[in-house]
Amino acid sequence: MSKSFSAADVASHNKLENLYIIVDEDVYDLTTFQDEHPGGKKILTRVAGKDASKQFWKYHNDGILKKYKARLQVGSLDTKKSAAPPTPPPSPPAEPMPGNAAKEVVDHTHEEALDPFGGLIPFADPSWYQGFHSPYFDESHAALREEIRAWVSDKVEPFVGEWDEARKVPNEIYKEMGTRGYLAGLMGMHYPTEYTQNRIKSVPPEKWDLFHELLVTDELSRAASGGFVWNVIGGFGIGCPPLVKFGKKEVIKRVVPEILNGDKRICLAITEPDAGSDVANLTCEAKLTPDGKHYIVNGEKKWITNGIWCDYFTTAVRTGTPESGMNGISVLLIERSMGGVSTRKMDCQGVWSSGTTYITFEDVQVPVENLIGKENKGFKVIMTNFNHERIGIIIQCLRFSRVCYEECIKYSHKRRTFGKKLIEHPVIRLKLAHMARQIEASYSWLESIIHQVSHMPEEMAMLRLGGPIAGLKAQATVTFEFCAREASQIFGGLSYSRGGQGGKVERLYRDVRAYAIPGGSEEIMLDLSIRQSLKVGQAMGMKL
Ligand code: HEM
Repeated sequence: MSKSFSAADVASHNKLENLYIIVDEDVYDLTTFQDEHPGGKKILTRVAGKDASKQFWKYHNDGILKKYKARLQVGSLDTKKSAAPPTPPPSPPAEPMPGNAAKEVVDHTHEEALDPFGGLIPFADPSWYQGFHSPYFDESHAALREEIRAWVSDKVEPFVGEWDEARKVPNEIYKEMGTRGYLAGLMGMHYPTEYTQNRIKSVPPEKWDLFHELLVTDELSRAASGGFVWNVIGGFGIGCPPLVKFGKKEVIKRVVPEILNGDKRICLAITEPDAGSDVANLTCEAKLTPDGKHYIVNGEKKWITNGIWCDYFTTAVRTGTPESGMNGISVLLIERSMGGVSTRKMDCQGVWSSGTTYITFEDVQVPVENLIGKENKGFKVIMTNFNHERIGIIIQCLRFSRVCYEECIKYSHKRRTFGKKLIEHPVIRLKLAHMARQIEASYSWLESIIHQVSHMPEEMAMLRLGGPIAGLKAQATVTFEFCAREASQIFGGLSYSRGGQGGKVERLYRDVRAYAIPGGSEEIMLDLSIRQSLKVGQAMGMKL
């Protein structure tokens, strides 16, 4: 790999049976690869022995090099300087603003903005990545951002397309989510050192906050695959918190360490063939045995993320009469090893690698110790969980929207139509501007909500923030749908076929509905945002 070549050396490898090319001063041996090259063999022979950087970047994005480098790179040109990472410009200290506003700024922001980070494309990352001041993020967040970005760029992003097609993410990746300590950091609470020895490299547990949690989900979502994100956090992030918050201590101690380690998997099973957002109407029943020691569970669950791979199911069941509505619902931890649990993979429009599942429970005998919360009081457990779930969905949608936007910015700087680069066409800039304004406004609302959640007791957050979070969930899914659509228009045919330069946009477009429907559909979210907020307003003495 570290071999040094002169341009003349490379030029001598210009035959079918000995074919080298140069891309960005690195030398690649394509002799055996040419037959499998999706763009064809002929096109490679035309650049054999030559610098093909320009042609390469015309047809591919940088994920391709990350994926094939280890296999195809044989060295670099002798003229190549060792690549030192570009030094970002130092950020100036905060200048106090004139007038009254100055006090506000100094009181609520850090003295200095954090160093710029990432590609520095305006709006492609949150503003604090570009050296803007923020009251929410400090050096510990910057360190975490760097840690996850490096992992996702090297080990995840280049492969998500394959995983999507295979409808599966390798087990090692999930295991790493555990050993890197990320799973333990995703429960909407303090870092649970009592249940795991795993630690996140860049942030000590005592510093962990909800903005760190936001960053884990946000940076994972840069891989541009809802299927991937749901595979690694979709079941866990909503299935585990209710158990840890409301389960019996002995059960938690027995099952949670293995889950946080990435050895066992857990999901949330609420939705049924006939009850989606209308949780109060679910019918999967749990009947207490005469000796009061077990529940016998019978019923079906549908669209359950990760179900096919799970050992544990945090399951909403009806313990009351069919008429009892939301007052007859309980939550049980059902274990696959108890028997009577069947899971079948469902074929869906999007999030292919997430393992969407149909579950059947047949006479499953569940010990009463596995009750999560109190009998017939499961509705509260479920409701408490919803805010956390919806915030996760919002973070993912906004990052996916940014990915669509970022891909468009990059592509429109290289693609030419009618004698101009796309970015030189006002109609394209208009599309980009409409994407950016929605992303930025939504993200600022998200930051403000997370700040509120961090400062409120959980029950108060459930009541006071339920409305705004529901509104922002709808805002985020509408923004995502808009950005995916506009990105697809900009990429044209490239986002209609799978893979290649428009691959991220095509995949994300397919994932849009998986965000707009579950976790509360857009319609239900918008209605709730007003109903719930008015209730809070009333309680606070709203004057009409
Ligand atoms: C390290 C060398 C190369 C590798 C690993 C590589 C790999 C690939 C892959 C995986 C694809 C499928 C689409 C995608 O995933 O982006 C592709 C498509 C393509 N490649 Fe390459 N390629 C290389 C060099 C080149 C060069 C030098 C040229 C041009 C001279 C070229 C021209 C094309 C074309 C025209 C397509 C089809 C694009 C489309 O469908 O729109 N490739 N290549």
